[in-house]
Amino acid sequence: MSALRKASLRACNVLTASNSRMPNPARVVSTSPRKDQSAVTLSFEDAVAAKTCPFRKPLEPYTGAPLSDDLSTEPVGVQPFSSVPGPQGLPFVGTLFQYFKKDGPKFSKLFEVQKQRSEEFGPIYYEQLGNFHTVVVSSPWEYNKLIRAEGKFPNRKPMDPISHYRLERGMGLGLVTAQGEEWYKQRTVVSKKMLKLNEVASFAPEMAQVADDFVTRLDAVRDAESEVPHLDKELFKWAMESIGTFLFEERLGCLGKQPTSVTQSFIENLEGFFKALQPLMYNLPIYKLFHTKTYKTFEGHSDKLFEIGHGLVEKKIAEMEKSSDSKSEFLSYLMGDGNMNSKEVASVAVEMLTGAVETVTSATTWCLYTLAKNPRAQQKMYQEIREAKDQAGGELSPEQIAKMPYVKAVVKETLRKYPITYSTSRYIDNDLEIAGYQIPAGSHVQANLYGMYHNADLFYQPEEFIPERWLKSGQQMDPVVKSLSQLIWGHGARMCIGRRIAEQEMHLALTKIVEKFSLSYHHDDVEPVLNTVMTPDRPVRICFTPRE
Ligand code: HEM
Repeated sequence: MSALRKASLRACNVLTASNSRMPNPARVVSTSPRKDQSAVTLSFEDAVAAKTCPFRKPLEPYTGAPLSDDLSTEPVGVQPFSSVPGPQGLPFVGTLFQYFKKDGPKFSKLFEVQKQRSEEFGPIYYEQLGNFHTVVVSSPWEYNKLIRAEGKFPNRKPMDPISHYRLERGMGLGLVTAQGEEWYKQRTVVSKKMLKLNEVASFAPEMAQVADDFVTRLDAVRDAESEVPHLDKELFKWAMESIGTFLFEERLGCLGKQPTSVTQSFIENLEGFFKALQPLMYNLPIYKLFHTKTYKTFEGHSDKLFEIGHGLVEKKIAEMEKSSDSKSEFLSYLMGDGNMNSKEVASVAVEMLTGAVETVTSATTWCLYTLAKNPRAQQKMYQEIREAKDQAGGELSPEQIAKMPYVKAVVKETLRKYPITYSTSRYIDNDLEIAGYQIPAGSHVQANLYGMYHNADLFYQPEEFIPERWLKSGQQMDPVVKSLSQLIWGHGARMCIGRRIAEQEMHLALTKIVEKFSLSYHHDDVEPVLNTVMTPDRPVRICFTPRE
């Protein structure tokens, strides 16, 4: 055995022994500030892996404490959790106060913070933000270990303010915030309707009609410069109308000349809800002791959203009871399944409404923005549409639209550049070795999606918009890197349940918009910020010029 490898094994033993000082990892993560132990060597295997993985630390000589001679028991090359590098923080609050400094990191730019920290600390780092402890992983190969180890009831960082609100109001937790058996029961029921391709595809004709109406509306509301004032609000209306066809199988009237006051109120409150949620998620949860100003704002918006959502659900249920002409397969199915009571059904339906509108609006905004800024890609997409229409000999059916590779690549590439869910995460059920460190069960581990998507070692010219990279005919990509595009929807048993609906809505609307308009952008670049999901920092003003 080489001297270097022996030293590595010894180092490992010393460090693993120090693990005994850590709290029981069952559901607890160390609260003590970490010490920098970057001088400790990585194993021989790591050194070999460093040749293939761009994130691996290079081998360094051991300069730590004197070494024990007992080499027999511990796993080779795995360092303890306490050695995971990361930013230095204060006891109890970690780095939280840095986020309140004028020139400190910003919650609204957490994706940038994670990217910078991964450049500083490598493929894995640890950070304590108030009472939130997290391990951030920036290597797709290392995060895959977590995906492979996922159990039956995956848990991610709960949206505590939402759970707190729902519990205070005596509501069901809903899919997003429920955990364990409670989550599993709901998920098993709902996924049968929402994740099956043929189920979702059966709503495509109605969604296509909504997309057509949206194009007509965009044309009608263009100003003298051909820009659409308040494009974000228009997209909100389309997204709400579109999900309405699935949830209630009726038109909500959002795209009419005079959207109803209910629609208007829903949209305004939804925006306020997500804006208030972002700081509440990361600040100390003082709102659990007394209702802070931000929490009261959040609570006000939540009340309104639930009032409107419940109103829509109750109205629909009453109509269905009165007349067989009124139907909603989704609601009937949930109620008929027998596994959910009416409170849970309403809770899930309202959650779908809120979950669907903000996400799809933001993602579609970024798609229109990237297309407007990239005429070459836009032209290619237009050509694909024209050719498909010529082949079809007329209008494209929703099934034909769902198959257009370039349209899909545009969406993937946009969400790579602007990952609206900039990170995906889990609390791990069992101890797990990640990037050479032993991460205890109960730790929160997240994938630094934005950092990976913008890493030049993973993506050729990451700041450029190149949809071709996702095409079969495109550049060869490592399969693990390629699969990163899926992570925007999360992973495993708990991945986004609205994915198929979202993709269908977006493919339909983008195809119809690009077929009708040439998009262009004539202003300063917008910047991404987090309002829970990643949105542009100001309204996006795109020119929609009708094609001849
Ligand atoms: C571009 C649009 C969207 C993106 C990028 C997105 C992304 C995500 C992600 C990353 C998660 C967490 C998954 C995980 O932890 O593995 C999630 C969960 C969820 N999403 Fe979406 N989503 C989108 C649209 C939608 C739509 C349209 C709906 C509803 C129709 C929806 C409903 C949900 C629900 C209910 C969950 C919680 C699922 C669970 O915990 O079982 N999402 N979404």
